[in-house]
Order: sequence, then structure tokens, then C-alpha cells
Amino acid sequence: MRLDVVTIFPEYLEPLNVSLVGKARVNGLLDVRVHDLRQWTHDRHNTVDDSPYGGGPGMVMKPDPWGEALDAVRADGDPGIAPVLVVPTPSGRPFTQELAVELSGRPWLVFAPARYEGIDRRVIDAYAEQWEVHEVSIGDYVLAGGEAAVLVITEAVARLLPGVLGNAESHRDDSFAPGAMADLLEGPVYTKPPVWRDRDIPEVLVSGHHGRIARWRRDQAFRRTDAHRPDLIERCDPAALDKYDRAL
Ligand SMILES: N#Cc1c(-c2ccc3ccn(Cc4ccc(CN5CCCCC5)cc4)c3c2)n[nH]c1N
Repeated sequence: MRLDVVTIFPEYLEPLNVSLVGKARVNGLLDVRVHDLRQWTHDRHNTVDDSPYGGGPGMVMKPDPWGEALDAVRADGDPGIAPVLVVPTPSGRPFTQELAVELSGRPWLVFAPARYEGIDRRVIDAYAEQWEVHEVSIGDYVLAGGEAAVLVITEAVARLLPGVLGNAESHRDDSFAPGAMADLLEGPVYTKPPVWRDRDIPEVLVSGHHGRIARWRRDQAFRRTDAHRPDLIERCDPAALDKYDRAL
């Protein structure tokens, strides 16, 4: 998978050089290219913003630099591969595990994280005529720009790519992943030492009884989901709910 990011803060994307995404890049599983939007400005101040038509707070990102940047990125890619434009925005569709799975199946993502009050609307409208475009929000809170969202989306997508997560790790039992634990939050996890500050681990986890362990983990997941995200409970299948009730 190829990822391009166009931003006025390229240094904000340094974390894409470390950990899971960094390793995937070294292993050739991900081709990440970060571009400074200002290289497509032509005035002495490298201006990327201007005041909003109609008045209102803040500034708006000018269309010209973005158009030149996205055209240049497109020209640098394989003509036979269609890029997907991902635009983080507070007014976007919620970014979910489902969307992460969908994006992980695309060969080329181009991220357009804005600053100020956003990008001139005509840019997204113009590229939506030729590209698949996703305007997404990573949560119901307000950030100062889209770069943090790019880090979040990139990590959520990258870990789903074949070969990125080692055998020891898996996204099979992720929260919100399809399957028996679908849409349930993860339950508690424990590791050595067996006693820590006079706190034991649940005896079932060292029982060696895998059926009991699996049942205990699923029941813990239901309890945690019921406590923190009851809205997800009704998405579970009745059989799983029945097991939950019987375990209480
Ligand atoms: N993903 C994601 C995000 C973002 C996000 C993403 C990208 C950008 C680019 C700029 N900002 C800052 C900002 C903040 C408020 C407003 C609303 N304004 C109100 C007055 C009229 C104009 C619009 C717009 C722009 C961004 C924020 N925030 N939260 C998420 N989950």
C-alpha cells in the first residue's frame, strides 16, 4: 500500500517512521510519502490561507496549492491505480473499524489534513469527480488540524495489512472486529508476575482449561461493554447475550 500525506506540518508525521508503521515501511509493506504543501506555493511568503468568503472566524486554505499538490501526487503514481483521497474533518463521517477495514483494501491512500478552518470546498468537490473521497472524523471533539487524524487512521489501517502484525499479535479479536466477539470491547489482560502488590490474577487464567478461559474472557468482554458501551450490546447476537445473562 502507498500512502501520501500533504501537510503544512510534515514534521507532525514523524511518528510514521517508528513502531508498527515504521517497521512496515522498512519491510516494504507500506510506501509512505510526506509532502510539504508549501512547495506548491509561489509567493515569497509561501501563503496557503486566505480570509473566508462571507466572513466568519479564522482563515481558509487556498485551493491553488492543494490542486497543484494533489495533481503532482497523482502524476507521481501509477496511472493504472486510482488513489483514494482521505480528508480528516470535524464534519466528516465517523472513522470506524469498518472503514479501516475498507481502506486497508485500497492500494493507494492520499491524505489531505487541513489546518485553519479547512480547505476551500471546491478542492474536495473537484477531486470527488475523479477519485474516491472519504471525509472522516476521528471523534466528537475539536482538534486544531487533521494531522493527528492521519496518524490515527494510518495506524488503524496499517495494522490490518497482511504481514504487518506479527503472529504473536492479531487483530482477530479486536474490538469491533467481525466474529464471535463482534463489537465487544476487550476484557482485562494479565501477565507475570502472578502476584503484584498483593493482587492475584484470575484463577481461571492459569487453570489450563481453554473452554473456561474463553468463556470467562467473553463474559468479561460483555461486562466491560455493558459498563462502557451499552449501545454496542444490542449489536451482539442473541446467543451471545444469552450466554452473558447466564454467566451473571
Ligand atoms: N478528523 C478530524 C477532526 C478534527 C479536524 C480535522 C481537520 C481539521 C482542519 C482544521 N481543523 C480545525 C477546525 C476546527 C473547527 C472547525 C469548525 N469551524 C467552526 C466555525 C465555522 C468553520 C468550521 C473547523 C476546523 C480540523 C479539525 N477535529 N476533530 C476531529 N475529530
